[in-house]
Amino acid sequence: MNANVLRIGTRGSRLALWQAEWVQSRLQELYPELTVRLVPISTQGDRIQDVPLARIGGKGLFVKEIEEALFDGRIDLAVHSMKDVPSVLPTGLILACIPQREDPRDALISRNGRDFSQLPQGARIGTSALRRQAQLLYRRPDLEIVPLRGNVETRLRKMEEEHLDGIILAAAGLKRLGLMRLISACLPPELSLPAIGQGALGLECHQDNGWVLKRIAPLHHPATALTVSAERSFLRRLNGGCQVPLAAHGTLAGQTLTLTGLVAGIDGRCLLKETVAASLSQAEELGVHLAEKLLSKGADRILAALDIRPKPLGS
Ligand SMILES: NCc1[nH]cc(CCC(=O)O)c1CC(=O)O
Repeated sequence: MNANVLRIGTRGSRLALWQAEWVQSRLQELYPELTVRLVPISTQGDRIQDVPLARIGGKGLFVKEIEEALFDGRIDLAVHSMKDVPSVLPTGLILACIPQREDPRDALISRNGRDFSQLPQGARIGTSALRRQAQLLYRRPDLEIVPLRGNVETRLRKMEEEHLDGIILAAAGLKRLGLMRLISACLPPELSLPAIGQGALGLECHQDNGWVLKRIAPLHHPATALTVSAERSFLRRLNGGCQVPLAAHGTLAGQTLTLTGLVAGIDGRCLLKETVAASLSQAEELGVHLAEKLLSKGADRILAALDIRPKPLGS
């Protein structure tokens, strides 16, 4: 490691590079004497583009190879989209910094700029996220959900090639890529509750790398970190991943943290949603409380049907 060079590991997609470049620019502004380099790293999630993630399974499809580069010293810092980071990190690594969140909502890009309510009967909507699929079908069981993988540009191209009526992507990704003009409607959380950590970035490094920890500290946004912590605690308690339609989103008002969570069947026929609130200092406990509230109301049966076993505390 060179004391004046900081190497950032990132996926190679345009969105991931934009995110890493944003961190690079902030660090160069803060430390003009520092050289910050980007190290693009291919991940399994990037390489396997033709299969829905739920079928590939496994955790950390978009982070594993980048964490390996942290362990073997090829990089000093990893920049991730928080929604792609599993709820449990490898021992020795920490999410040391979570910058301010971008718009967490899902966005609809539709033919003729139609809003969700204006989608025609039987409209064909592209997404591979089971969370999005379940919530759309819950509201509109007539829709045909078409699996759609790949980076943002690929999904936009497939919308035309496959003559889809619309596609669903994260508003954050579209905003960062300067594609807001394509958005037909941002979906309210009541209609499409965001993915855990959606819109937030996570900066991961060795827990004992004081040199990096000190430099990235000014980028940390405590309010975002609190909401993401509660959302991830919910995910961890349910032992969820991309194979199950889970969603959660936290918001802050004054000293109160409010967390809404959802567990649904893939076809959207059953969907459980609850909202809980607590003081800011209870973020982790709030996520567990919400998960257990949903389990007690039947989420355990939904998860069992998907062969997901929630993790009791301390396990
Ligand atoms: N692997 C997909 C992914 N991971 C993060 C984002 C959006 C950016 C974010 O949530 O910060 C996306 C694209 C999407 O969901 O449309």
